[in-house]
Formats: sequence, structure tokens, C-alpha cells
Amino acid sequence: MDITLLIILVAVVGVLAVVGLVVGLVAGRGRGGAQLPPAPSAPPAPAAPSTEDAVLDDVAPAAPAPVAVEEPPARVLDTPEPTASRMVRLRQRLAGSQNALGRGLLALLSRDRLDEDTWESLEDVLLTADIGVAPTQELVERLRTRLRVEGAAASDVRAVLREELTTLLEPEMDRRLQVTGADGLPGVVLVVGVNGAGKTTTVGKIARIMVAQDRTVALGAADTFRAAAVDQLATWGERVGVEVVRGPEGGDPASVAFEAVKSGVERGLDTIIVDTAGRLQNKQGLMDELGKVKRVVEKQAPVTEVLLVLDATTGQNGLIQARVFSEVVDVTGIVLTKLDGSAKGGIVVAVQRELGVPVKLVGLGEGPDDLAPFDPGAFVDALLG
Ligand SMILES: Nc1nc2c(ncn2[C@@H]2O[C@H](COP(=O)(O)OP(=O)(O)OP(=O)(O)O)[C@@H](O)[C@H]2O)c(=O)[nH]1
Repeated sequence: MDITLLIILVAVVGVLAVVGLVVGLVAGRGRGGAQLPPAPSAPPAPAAPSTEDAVLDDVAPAAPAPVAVEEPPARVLDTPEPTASRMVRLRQRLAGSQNALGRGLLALLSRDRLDEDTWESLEDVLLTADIGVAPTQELVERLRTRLRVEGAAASDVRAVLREELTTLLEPEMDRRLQVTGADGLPGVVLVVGVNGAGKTTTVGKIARIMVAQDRTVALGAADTFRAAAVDQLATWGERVGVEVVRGPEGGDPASVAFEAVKSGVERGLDTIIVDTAGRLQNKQGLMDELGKVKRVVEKQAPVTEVLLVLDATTGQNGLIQARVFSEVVDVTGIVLTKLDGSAKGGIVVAVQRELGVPVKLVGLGEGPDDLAPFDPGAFVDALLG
């Protein structure tokens, strides 16, 4: 009996131990053991139609949605601003950036007494505006003579100043862009200048002016040195539907220029504008590169215009660059960019004097139509306010 009791007791203890182990294991899983992958969730039940849907469904019973094959939208080309309205806007902008100079000069000349101090101050204002030493002295001399003879009080100081400043800008210079070729060939415009002066932007802006004048144009992206410059030019071209001839990155600029002009000749275009690389590593390198571009292009058609792009904000540095480029290529016109960001409009005088070449265009902003022909009279009017 004792033994039977003992066996029953051992059996009960054993069963209890097994049950305890199983319960412990299950609880352990729940606290941090290996997680089972979540059961796949059932697909969401379709949402009940909202009242609005229901109303729409009432009006138009659901039909199977047609598979829409969307045509890419046709590219809408920009319409470049015509020259006349562009001039008005740019004149206002020019007046904004330059009238400190004009006002400064007028205030000095309107003093009751024009003594030595006044003339010296006048010289300082002119030199600060980057007009250059020789033109400053000339202008002061002429003003002194005229205002002494005519009498400052009696004369219209503004009119005298306007006349003398305009004379300084050599208004008789021919500022027309030579964009038309002879004998049925296209005009070829080479655009040169150091990187960052605004060359590529200027090429794009000139193309827009020509498109606005119904001329047929192609662009040559011969600034193969910087891939971004080529892409930048391509974007300018695309916007007005002008073809851009480009070569491989780091390729030979002369061959791109050649291809651009060749294509222009074959297609009978009016003008080809070639953007060049302006690395000023040394004069010889620059001369070799630009010389080659010009030689190669002229196998197809003569270059009709070489435009040097200068950043107006660089002052004396710009003049040094101008000198180097003019020794390397025959510059026929100057484009002065960023006049909107400079109070030193006097650079126009200095650079024309330095090169004996007219400023033909001025850049007055980053906008696509912020480029205008340079007009000495309008420039002085903007200056004097
Ligand atoms: N405010 C102002 N910015 C200008 C003007 N012209 C060009 N720029 C800006 O100057 C910068 C340089 O212009 P780019 O046309 O790239 O100069 P780039 O000489 O071709 O230089 P690379 O492409 O490096 O050869 C750009 O940010 C232009 O938007 C201008 O008349 N006014």
C-alpha cells in the first residue's frame, strides 16, 4: 500500500513537472524569444463608396477606365522680348545701378563755387567709377573750360555734363553687330573672354535677339573644357528652338566650331555664334587655341565679328584681360556684362579707350532678355537720371 502510494505520488510530481516546463516555454517565447513572422494580413476590404462617389456613380455609371497613352507635350518655345521694350526695361535698370555716379557729378557741378576742391572731388568720383586716368583728366579739363567760359551759374550744368560724357563715349563708333556674311555665306560670330565673364549667357542672349528678329541661327559649343558650359548653351538653344552643335567633353574646340559653321553653311543659316573656352592659362596657349578656332572656321566662312565679353565688376582686372585677348585675336566688339551689379559704369569709357573697339552690347541682368545694344546717349541719360 505504501509502495502504491509512493508510486502515485512520484507520478503526480512527474506530471506536474512536465506541465510546468511546457507552460514556462510558452511564456518565454512571448517575452523575447524568436519572433514568428507575422501572419499575412488579409487584403483591405474595399472602402465603402463615399456619398460623393455614390452621387457621381449615379450620374455616370462606372465604366472600365481606358488606358490613356499620353503624348509628351509639344515643346513650347520662348518668345524672346523685342528690342524696343527690352530697351525701356534695361534703361531703368541701368539708371538704378549707375545713378550714384551721375548724381554725384551733378551735385558737385551745381555748387555755387567751383573751386579747386570741387574739381578734385569730381576727379575722385570719376576715377572711382573706373573711367580711367586719361579720360578723367580730359573730361575735367573740358568741363573747367566750358563752365569757366559759360559760367557755371548761367549754363545748364546738366546739359554740359551730358554732352561731355557722351563725347567721351565716342558716339561716332559703329556699334552694329556684324552678323551677316557675304556671298550667301552665314555670318560667323566668335565669342571670347575668360570663364565666368558671362560668355555662354551672352551667346544665349544674342541668339534670342536674333530669333526675335526672325534670323536663322545655330550655336557652336566650342567651350569643351567645361561640360556644364555645353549643357548650359544647349538649354539656351532649346528654349528658342536654335540648334546647338556640340562635341565630346574635352574634345577639340576647333573641330566643334568647324562642324557648327559647316552645318550652318549647308543649311543656309544667317548666323553661327561660337562660344569658345577662355582659359587664360598663358598667352601662348590662348593664342594657339583661339587662333586655331579662327583658322579652322575660316575654311568654311569668314569670321564677321569677334566679341570680347568682359565682366564690368572686375575693374582693372577686366582691362588687363581685354589687353591680352586683343593681342591674341582681332577683337571687333566688346560686350560688357553685369553692369546691373556695378556702380562703375566708367569702365565703358576705359575699355573702349584701351582697345579702340566699341562696346556693342551691355548685359544688365541674369534674365534671358537682359542684353541690349549699347547706346551712348541713352547710357548717359540713365547715368544722370
Ligand atoms: N547680374 C548679371 N549676371 C550676369 C550677366 N551676364 C552673365 N551673368 C551671370 O554670370 C554668371 C557666369 O556666366 P556664364 O555665361 O556661365 O559665364 P562664362 O563666361 O560662359 O563662363 P564659363 O561657362 O565658365 O566659360 C552666370 O551666373 C550668369 O547668369 C549680367 O549681365 N548681369
